[in-house]
Amino acid sequence: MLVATLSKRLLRVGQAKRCGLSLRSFSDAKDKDLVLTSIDGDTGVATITMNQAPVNSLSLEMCQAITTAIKEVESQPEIQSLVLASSLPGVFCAGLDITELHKPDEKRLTDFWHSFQQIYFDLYGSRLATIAAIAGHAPAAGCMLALSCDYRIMVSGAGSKKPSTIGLNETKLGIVAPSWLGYQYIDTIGQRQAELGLSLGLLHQPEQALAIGLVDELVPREEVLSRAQAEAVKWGKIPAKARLASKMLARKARLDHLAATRKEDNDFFRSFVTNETAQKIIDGYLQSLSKKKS
Ligand SMILES: CCCCC/C=C\C/C=C\CC/C=C/CC(=O)SCCNC(=O)CCNC(=O)[C@H](O)C(C)(C)COP(=O)(O)OP(=O)(O)OC[C@H]1O[C@@H](n2cnc3c(N)ncnc32)[C@H](O)[C@@H]1OP(=O)(O)O
Repeated sequence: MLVATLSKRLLRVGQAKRCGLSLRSFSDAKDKDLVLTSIDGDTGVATITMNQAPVNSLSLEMCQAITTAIKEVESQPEIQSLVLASSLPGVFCAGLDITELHKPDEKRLTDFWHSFQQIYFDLYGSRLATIAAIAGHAPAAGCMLALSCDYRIMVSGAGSKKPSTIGLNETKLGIVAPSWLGYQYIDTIGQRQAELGLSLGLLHQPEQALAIGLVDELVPREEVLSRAQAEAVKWGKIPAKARLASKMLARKARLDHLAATRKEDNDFFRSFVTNETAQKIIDGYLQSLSKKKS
C-alpha cells in the first residue's frame, strides 16, 4: 500500500509513476499543472496545491482541475485527509475568474457555474477531512473554498503592512453571493456576523477572521502549510465513518438542497450575469483591477 511502503517524502504524481507506484488515477502534469497533488507517504495526507498564476482565480478549467484532483484523492481508500493550499505567495484564491463573467458565451457560462457548484459538492461534501492552508488573500469564491473545508488555518496578519484578507465581498462588487454560499457563511460564523459581512461586503483581516470564527487558527506564513498538514494527520486519525456522519449532520441538508435546485441556480446565475447591468458592473470591475496595476 502506498502509505505503508514509502519513506517520508512528498510525492508528486509524476514522481510516483516514475517510482513504479500505482497511481494511475491521479492527474499528471497536464492542464498546465493548474493544481498539483502530492501525498506524504508516511502520513497518507494528500495536499492539493492550486497553481494558477497570478491569483488562482477560478476559471472553468481551474474548477474542473480542482474537482478532478479531489476525486482522484478520494478514490484512494487509504487517504483520509487532504490539505488545500496555494503555490502563490500572498494569494490563496482570488475567487471566480471574472473574465469568465465578462461578455460570456452562454454554453461556457453554464458549464462554468456547473463546475463551480461541483466544487461545493466535492469539497464541502468530501468523505475526507479537509484542511485549508490559507497563506494569502481569499475573497469571495476563494473564501468559499476555505469554508468548504473542515478546518481553516490562515497566515497571521501580525506585523504585516498589507495583511491578507478573507470574506464574502460580493455585495461591494454589486453582485450577490448565491444562497448556498451565503448559508455556508451563516453556518460557519453565525447569523449576525454573516449578515454584517454579507451586507457590507466585508473582507476580514486574519485577526478579525479568527475573532468571528471564520478561520480556526493563525500562524506565521512559513508555518501555514506544515501546520495544516499536521492538523490533517490529527483529523485523519478520527474514525472515518463517525467523522463523516458528523460532518453530514451539518451539511447534508444544504448539499441536498443545491442538488435539487442545481439547474434553477444555474439558470438564475446565467440570467443574472448576462443582464446588461451586471455586464456594466463586471466591465467596470475588470477595468479597476487592471488600472490598479498601471
Ligand atoms: C438575489 C439572489 C442572488 C442569487 C445570485 C446568483 C448568482 C449571482 C451572480 C454572481 C455571483 C457571483 C459570485 C461571485 C464570487 C466571486 O468570486 S467574484 C470574484 C471576486 N474576487 C475579487 O473581488 C478579487 C479581485 N482580486 C483582488 O482583489 C486582488 O487581485 C487580490 C486577490 C487581492 C490579489 O492582489 P494582488 O495585488 O496580488 O494582484 P493584482 O490585483 O495585481 O492581480 C494580478 C492579476 O490578476 C488579475 N485578477 C485578480 N483577481 C482576478 C479575478 N478574480 N479574476 C480574474 N483576474 C483577476 C488582475 O486583473 C491582475 O491581472 P493583470 O492586470 O493582467 O496582471
